[in-house]
Amino acid sequence: MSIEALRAQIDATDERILELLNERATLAVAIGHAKRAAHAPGADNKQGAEKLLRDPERERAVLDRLAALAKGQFPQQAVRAVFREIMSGCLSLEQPLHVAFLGPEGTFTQMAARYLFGLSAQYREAATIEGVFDAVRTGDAALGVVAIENSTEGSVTLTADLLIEGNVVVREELVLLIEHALLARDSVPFSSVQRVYSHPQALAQCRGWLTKNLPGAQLVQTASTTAAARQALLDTAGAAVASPLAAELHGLQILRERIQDRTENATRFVVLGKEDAPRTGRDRTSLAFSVKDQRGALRRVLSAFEDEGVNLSRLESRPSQQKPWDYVFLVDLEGHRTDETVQRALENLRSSCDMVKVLGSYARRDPIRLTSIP
Ligand SMILES: O=C(O)C(=O)C[C@]1(C(=O)O)C=C[C@@H](O)C=C1
Repeated sequence: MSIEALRAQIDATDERILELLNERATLAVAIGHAKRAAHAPGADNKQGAEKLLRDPERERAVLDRLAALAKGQFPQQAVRAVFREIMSGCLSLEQPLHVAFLGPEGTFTQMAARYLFGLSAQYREAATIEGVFDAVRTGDAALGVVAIENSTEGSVTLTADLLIEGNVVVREELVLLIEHALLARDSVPFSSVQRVYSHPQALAQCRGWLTKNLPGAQLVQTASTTAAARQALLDTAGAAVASPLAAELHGLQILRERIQDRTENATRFVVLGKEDAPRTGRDRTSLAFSVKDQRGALRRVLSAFEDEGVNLSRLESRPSQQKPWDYVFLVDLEGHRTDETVQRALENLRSSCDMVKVLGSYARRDPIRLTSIP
């Protein structure tokens, strides 16, 4: 068959797809009406609308079901990406979703936000982590996306501190396996790189590689990997550590790929909201507590979890910000705060602690490797 004839068939197929998309959109709008009718109050503010209409568990179930069904020619990963956008578009018809993220554009946080909410969400770029918290706290955005920990570098301490302050809780998580690349202007060969720009976390994640491969280069800290890419564009002897996506966005060349010291370099992002998520049966809960100044208090706290068979996936301490050498402990545990075992462990915890704060319960997610914005 000629190319023209094949293209005519593609055109006809596209029209059928479009028709089906419109059919699907009509159904989603009807679901939106039904949800509003069931929970009338709160539907007209941004926070209320998100709480009411968006259903991340349903979205995940739709994607998993279709990916499992995808046995034809069309690539399975592409099925997920296409339906991610279809649902993002359908939700935008039910109610626009306002999402704040730690900018600027092109950062891994933006990639995380786009992965979760698609291109039809309305994004607010915040310049600082506090800015993301404020947007959610004031209701300017229903949700906010920030990084909370990295498998090489540890906690993003500001996120933890702001969560402890309160008002905003964690309602979703996303673990991205992150790959860094060395990017430079077209005319800059690897041998002439004298400066390497990046965010301190990204530089730290590539420290070993940089010491070995660019021992003489000056490391210059920037506010984000995007700011680093912009600097590299201006510097004829400079390069940036950033995502391969940033190369595309900024017109840089990739000098070296996968330069992070650990092949499994993962960053965990959290979605902030005013309320946490309902129980799914495969949940995680983040907690902060400070133990009483008594011998054995921390041990008693840990046995409160063990006695109830509650698994801890993270335990770390932060200075309390109240008095010197006073600590707040941050814990992630497997389970939802409404689970009986978790509730009993929390009750026991309260007797050995000055402060116990639930920072949110949310569905656990498997790590995801992103090669481009899906
Ligand atoms: O099933 C729903 O609850 C819908 O609102 C429809 C739909 C979809 O497009 O499939 C849209 C938004 C929700 O987050 C989940 C799914």
